[in-house]
Amino acid sequence: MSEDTAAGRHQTDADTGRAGIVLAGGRSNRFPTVDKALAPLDGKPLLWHAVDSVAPTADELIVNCRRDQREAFAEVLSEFPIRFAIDRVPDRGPLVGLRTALAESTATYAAVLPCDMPSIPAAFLDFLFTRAKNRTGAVARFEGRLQPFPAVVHVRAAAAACREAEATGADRLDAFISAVDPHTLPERIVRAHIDPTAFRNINTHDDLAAARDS
Ligand SMILES: Nc1nc2c(ncn2[C@@H]2O[C@H](COP(=O)(O)OP(=O)(O)OP(=O)(O)O)[C@@H](O)[C@H]2O)c(=O)[nH]1
Ligand SMILES: [Mg+2]
Repeated sequence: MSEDTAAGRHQTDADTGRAGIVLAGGRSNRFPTVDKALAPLDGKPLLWHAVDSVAPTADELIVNCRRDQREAFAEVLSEFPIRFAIDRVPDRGPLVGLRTALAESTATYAAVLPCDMPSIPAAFLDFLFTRAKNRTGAVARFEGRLQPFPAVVHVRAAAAACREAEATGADRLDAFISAVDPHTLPERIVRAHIDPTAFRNINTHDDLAAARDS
């Protein structure tokens, strides 16, 4: 199910075969009283930062969320040519949200990031796209483990991996990554290309305060 919105200054004209998918359909339970996607950092909502990271390197921008979030998100993202992939049934988890977004994509590869990673440089996503070429995807190893986000995935391979992972009872994001079987960037390469704070993930008000202070 897709809903188009107006495009703005980030209208792209090249067909890169690349999509940017931002997952934002969560309930922010660890971030009480507001939707963390709309919480401001440096004057812009976290969701805006995530979309801004991927906009320079993709020509199709998809935000996955619940129907009740759409209006507020469209407002803060009005400068981007966003397509919304709305959850048919809310609260089924990020993997179901991802599958909904992938189904909307006409690209070959997609960069996937959550709304709460505001500090990923566009150049790093570009690097992941480059490494994913001719493979099913590329992810980074950081702090000793494979990071599910940001990931660049082959859209069709990832849709199949979502279905496979949804059928498992284990941690479904980890099951998804192993089903995609992406290229893994070794930690030393990741650290050479990106500041460690870029991987920060805002789950709580304290996390946001720390990001504001740095
Ligand atoms: N579509 C969809 N996206 C989700 C769902 N749960 C989490 N997400 C998204 O997945 C990403 C990672 O999830 P979390 O960091 O746990 O975010 P969250 O679930 O909103 O926050 P908590 O309630 O504190 O766990 C975020 O971008 C969320 O918006 C869901 O049920 N549906
Ligand atoms: Mg959650």
